[in-house]
Amino acid sequence: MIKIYAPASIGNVGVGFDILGAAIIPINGTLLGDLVTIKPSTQFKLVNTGIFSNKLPKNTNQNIVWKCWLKFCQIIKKNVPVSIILEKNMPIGSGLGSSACSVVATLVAMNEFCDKPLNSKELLLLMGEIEGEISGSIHYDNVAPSYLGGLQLILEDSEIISQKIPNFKNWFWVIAWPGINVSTAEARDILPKKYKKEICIKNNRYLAGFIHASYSKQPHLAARLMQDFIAEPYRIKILPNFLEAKEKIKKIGAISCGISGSGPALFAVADNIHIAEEISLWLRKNYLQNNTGFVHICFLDLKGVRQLGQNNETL
Ligand SMILES: Nc1ncnc2c1ncn2[C@@H]1O[C@H](COP(=O)(O)OP(=O)(O)OP(=O)(O)O)[C@@H](O)[C@H]1O
Ligand SMILES: N[C@@H](CCO)C(=O)O
Repeated sequence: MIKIYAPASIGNVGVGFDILGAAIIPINGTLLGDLVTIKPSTQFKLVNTGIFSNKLPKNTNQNIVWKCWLKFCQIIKKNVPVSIILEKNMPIGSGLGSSACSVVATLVAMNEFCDKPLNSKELLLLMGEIEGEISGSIHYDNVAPSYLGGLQLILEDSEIISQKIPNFKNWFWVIAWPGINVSTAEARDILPKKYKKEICIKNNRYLAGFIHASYSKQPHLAARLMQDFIAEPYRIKILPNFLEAKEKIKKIGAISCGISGSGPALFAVADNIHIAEEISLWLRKNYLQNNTGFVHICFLDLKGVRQLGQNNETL
């Protein structure tokens, strides 16, 4: 039996649309992500469990887990009959990389189960391809951090797809999912096809500055540069409470705040736990729209995907 956990992630950390993504884990150690368990079987079987399993497509052939299994078998040119349990803990269309969690956990579990026929680059390419089929275009900023951990800079170079960049150890990442869903494909569709030269230059300057500040250990500069000129100005119309919440969170003391992925989740960064707790409390009272919504104070999850034992301890 192989049991794999893939963590939730924030795609775009304010700055770095489709280029920066961060894996996260609640500071209390709760697992925030999907779990996939694979056992040998005589034919393919998929059982969905977990709090958000009722939101998955009813038809197995529409579950990403099935698509991952099929593609994996096609690539290794072998039919591998398995029984899969998907523990769907991440809400779909949340902005926290829910599909990426399922994709990463399934492909890593299949690869382990088959004694690693694919190397990490081949796996990551496949993860990006499957994410692209769901959201309309390939973007690695959820699958790469969920797979590799930490804050990932997507390079898509001929040799290297993504690399980890340094993070600030005293940063608390508060995430809030209001309990409603936004389709990633739709939130990508509303973005302009073309941007003005000045916006491209500004975006490049902020992204380059953020990477520089991360390497030269300047947290306040890094936080000031976490600004999104590509997606946020267009997505706020589908996230009516976001700007008001951002203003309030900044007043409480967040050093940065933005839309997580394509929303509706948001993230805020605080450099001390007391401010993080105050932000978390405010979000719980004011940003959640129903009792399925949640708020977590997180660290970056530096490990990424991992194998778990029977009792969910990391192996
Ligand atoms: N195992 C799965 N996990 C998540 N989505 C799935 C899964 N299987 C099928 N789907 C479908 O894939 C689509 C994913 O939509 P979308 O890209 O908006 O969600 P997401 O990746 O969960 O979003 P986000 O990155 O914002 O968390 C939905 O139509 C959903 O029903
Ligand atoms: N970079 C992607 C992340 C989606 O979760 C977007 O913002 O559309």
